[in-house]
Amino acid sequence: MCLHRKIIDFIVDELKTLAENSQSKIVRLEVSIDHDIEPLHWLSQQKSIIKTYWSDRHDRFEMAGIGSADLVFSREKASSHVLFKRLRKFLSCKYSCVRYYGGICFSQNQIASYPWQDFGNHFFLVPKFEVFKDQAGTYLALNLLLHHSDNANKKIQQTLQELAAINFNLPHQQCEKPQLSKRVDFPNQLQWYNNVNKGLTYLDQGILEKVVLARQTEFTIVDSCQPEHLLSLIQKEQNCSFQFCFQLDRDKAFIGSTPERLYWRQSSQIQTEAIAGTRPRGASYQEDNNFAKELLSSPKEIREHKLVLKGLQETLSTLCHQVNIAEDPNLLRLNQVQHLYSHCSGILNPEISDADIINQLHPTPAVGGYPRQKALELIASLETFSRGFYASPIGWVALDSAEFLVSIRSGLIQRNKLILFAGAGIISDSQPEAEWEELENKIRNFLQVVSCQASVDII
Ligand SMILES: C=C(O[C@H]1C=CC=C(C(=O)O)[C@@H]1O)C(=O)O
Ligand SMILES: [Mg+2]
Repeated sequence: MCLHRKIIDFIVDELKTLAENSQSKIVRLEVSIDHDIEPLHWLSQQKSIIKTYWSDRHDRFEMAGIGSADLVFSREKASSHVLFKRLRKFLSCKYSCVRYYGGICFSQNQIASYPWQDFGNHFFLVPKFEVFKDQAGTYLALNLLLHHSDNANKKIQQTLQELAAINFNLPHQQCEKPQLSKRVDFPNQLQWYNNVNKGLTYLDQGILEKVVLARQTEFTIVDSCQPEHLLSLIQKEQNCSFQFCFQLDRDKAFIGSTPERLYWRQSSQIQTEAIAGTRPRGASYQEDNNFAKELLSSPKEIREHKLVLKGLQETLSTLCHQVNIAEDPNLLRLNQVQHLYSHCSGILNPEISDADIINQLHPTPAVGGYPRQKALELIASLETFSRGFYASPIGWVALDSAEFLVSIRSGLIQRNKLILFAGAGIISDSQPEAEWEELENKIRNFLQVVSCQASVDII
């Protein structure tokens, strides 16, 4: 049966069942398509203003979406319970593959300011069309929010028009590196030293055990840079990471390639992890192993990591009745850096919802600090830029499952600017110069795939 016929029959049938029980819901039609389509490449060839991309760390699935069947967006601070209730309002067992993708900004108490205004306080959407790839194959999926009052003919016409606008003609991908010039850091290197030293006085006084300070680095893009193109260059070099892209209007996209999962939940099972403690990758096998040995035995890095585990353990013990935490950290080797990694899992208490989990888990001491509230106060007083959606919970929500990652190793493309974010855990034996170097290593996943003439401005 041709795709048009399938869509017509599908809409007519679904509207008939809706009329019977008169509830609104999101319905989904999936059709198998050519296996060779690369979802990110397909996305780069679409004219749609709204674009969404998600690639799972373990290659379980990849999704490139255009448009929105339902968009939940607000500039106002919202209660997480209200938000998650709204996100599940139109989801149903019959279409359990429907997912909302989106995120909640780092700080609930800050009004979104430059450069984040267009992302609001939170945004979630179900893409209208998806190219979806999993172990079973590659599909084109259509998601529709149907109300019993919808006119079938109008819905069909609109959907077929949107389908006709999808471009399946995929030319060979260009592989030039985007070019960057002029670099400005907030804070610059000297201000960073001051911030770290200020943090160290709080640590010395025992007000804090750890604070994660961050930096925003703004580059000017020479010519232009397509978000999907930059992300695909990063993806080719990256292992063990989730890739995401959210574009809500034509000239702004938030992209990233992060190793860190905030949590994954299926019914009452939850998995989370601590990733903290960092060394670069070595140029040779020998140097790389020396860095790894150093990382695994450094008291400073182990303590930086253990404080994240301590925070997770405290939170999980209030959410779960059974908690498993890995004894000793493992090594997580990414392309540019290596980290200490510990896996945690648990069984959630009855009635614990995603809203409770996010409220209590975010921000972990891997991006906030310990104790949390004191660390957040210091961050707010020292950082002169808005974290926006950097280091925030970004993820997907389905009927009985959800997954959120921590959006580190990320950047915002806004017209001719590429704005990168990086942070580093500061504890009592941190050295400001070494922590600056760590920030440099963390943005290298972007910098290794662009050509960049800009030097660091110290003053
Ligand atoms: C805050 C970031 O990294 C966190 C995650 C892993 C290692 C970290 C560290 O060693 O400092 C940070 O806690 C970032 O990349 O922006
Ligand atoms: Mg560190």
